[in-house]
Amino acid sequence: MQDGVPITKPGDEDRFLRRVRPSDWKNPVPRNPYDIAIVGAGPAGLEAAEYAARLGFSVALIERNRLGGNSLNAGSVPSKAIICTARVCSTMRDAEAFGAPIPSAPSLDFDKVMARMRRIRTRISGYHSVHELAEPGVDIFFGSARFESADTLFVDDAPVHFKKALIATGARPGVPNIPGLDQTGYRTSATIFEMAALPTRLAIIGGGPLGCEMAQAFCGLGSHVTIVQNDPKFLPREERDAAEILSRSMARDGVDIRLNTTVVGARRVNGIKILETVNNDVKGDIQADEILLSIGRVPNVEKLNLAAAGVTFDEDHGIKVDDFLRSTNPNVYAAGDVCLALKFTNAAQSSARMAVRNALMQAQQRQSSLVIPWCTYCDPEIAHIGLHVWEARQQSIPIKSFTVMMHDVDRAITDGRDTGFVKIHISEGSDRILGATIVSSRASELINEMAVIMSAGIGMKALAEVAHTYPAQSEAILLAAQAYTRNFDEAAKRAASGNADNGK
Ligand SMILES: Cc1cc2nc3c(=O)[nH]c(=O)nc-3n(C[C@H](O)[C@H](O)[C@H](O)COP(=O)(O)OP(=O)(O)OC[C@H]3O[C@@H](n4cnc5c(N)ncnc54)[C@H](O)[C@@H]3O)c2cc1C
Ligand SMILES: NC(=O)c1ccc[n+]([C@@H]2O[C@H](COP(=O)([O-])OP(=O)(O)OC[C@H]3O[C@@H](n4cnc5c(N)ncnc54)[C@H](O)[C@@H]3O)[C@@H](O)[C@H]2O)c1
Repeated sequence: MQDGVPITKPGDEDRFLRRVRPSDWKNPVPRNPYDIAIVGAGPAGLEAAEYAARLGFSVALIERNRLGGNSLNAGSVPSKAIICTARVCSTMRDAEAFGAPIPSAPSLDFDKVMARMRRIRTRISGYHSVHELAEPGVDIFFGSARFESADTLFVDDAPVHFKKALIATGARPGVPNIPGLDQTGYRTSATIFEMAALPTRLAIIGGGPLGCEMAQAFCGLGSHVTIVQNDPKFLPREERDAAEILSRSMARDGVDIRLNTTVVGARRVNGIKILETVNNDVKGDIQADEILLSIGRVPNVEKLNLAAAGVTFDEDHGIKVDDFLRSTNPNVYAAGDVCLALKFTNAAQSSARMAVRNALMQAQQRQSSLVIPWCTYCDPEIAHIGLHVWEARQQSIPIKSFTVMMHDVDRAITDGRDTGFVKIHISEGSDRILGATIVSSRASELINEMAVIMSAGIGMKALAEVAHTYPAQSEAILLAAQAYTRNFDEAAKRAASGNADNGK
């Protein structure tokens, strides 16, 4: 096991493993020195390798486990496949409200749910397989990489010399120091997708994106879920009203919510796992068959012998990089979870392309210029891009928000999916968009409209004139822009009538 992911699996996963870690793989003889050596083949490493190779550079890609990294093997892909099944279950349960009652309560075949998830993983693995990478000429080395010097890595015993290197070793689940947890046993994102049976009772520690997504998904599949969060609200990175909608939605689904609660111990009694909790000095117990830890991720930096390359790092925050993604060794760059605060697949990919351009093409692109949208795939989905109100205040940027409630959007009403809002933040005194939060079904898609708008520098006035399909959830974005123009027109009218009054 590496990064908590088993390396082999019998039978039906053969095709998957042939793509992401063939058992008979022989590492190539190194074509030293490489223009770029990339450590880690998750979204960041794969993106960098394919991009650099297609530009004509010689590339060595080193992976100690499977191609695809966390995202494909134990992250975005398996979690979204499970969430999709949970939504089907929830839709069936709600069917009566749509005038289509189903004859009996839906049943669940957990083996088939997991088999579907594995089939999806196999299908998606085809896009970044060893064969796909061979086509543009990437040399793939399977094995653990460690630095020997400022321009040399070792993969097991083979030296790989490089002109530039990119560290893209990602992160792994953090494990808190809770007395007794080792004895009860627990799962993390690395092992939850290997479960053989649906747990009757699932206790989740941590209410960030991972904890919230899994709480609602397993509740939808039929587990009794309790979620413990040591903060007064879920998703601390999101705006309060967004997190509150999520709390209400999880409570309605039947998730047992323990906010502001700390797990102080764990024990096992008659095979049952028990979490000992404290909330405002009141002690409590939570009984479970499985425990999921989702308290954040820690960067993979420790086995790389970074000191030999002159690369400075921090065990909590990862590789220290400047705004150009360059480490303290000017020939070594980093991208993705190993160095970024925003730990998302799209951030890993965008930072990797930027690092390649900076390292190999003398570009001077700044990571602070990246505009990364993200989404937590709960029901409703919670998506964000750009500045939050509190960040604008911290930076002394005057900000004004325009909000449209989804219950005022026709498509949300017809679909019975009218919980949530679209909130667009603009720079006060102009129509420049600084950020947006969207809480709705398919917010993950709506936020991408905001990403295009912000990247193209389109302001609220122009946006208000863009025809959208009717009816559509994205009409909420149009309505927010039209609210801005109404506001603007009224202010102009008031100013004009003030001038006229003054002229009397
Ligand atoms: C359950 C879950 C769900 C998620 N869902 C989403 C989502 O919906 N959307 C989203 O945008 N993000 C999501 N994420 C986050 C996303 O998975 C990560 O941000 C992304 O995988 C980071 O990519 P990366 O390439 O930086 O690192 P990783 O994917 O972690 O890849 C790093 C690779 O480096 C390898 N490696 C490490 N050390 C060495 C070494 N010494 N030598 C060789 N190889 C090494 C590892 O084996 C690994 O393959 C989710 C995460 C989790 C846990
Ligand atoms: N949809 C997505 O994009 C998605 C989904 C899942 C995970 N991820 C990524 O994976 C990473 C890991 O996700 P995560 O949710 O584990 O991490 P996180 O750091 O985002 O959230 C962890 C949560 O756990 C809480 N917490 C920490 N210690 C605790 C303790 N001892 N007891 C109770 N609560 C505790 C924190 O308050 C926080 O809310 C994140 O960086 C996230 O970006 C992304």
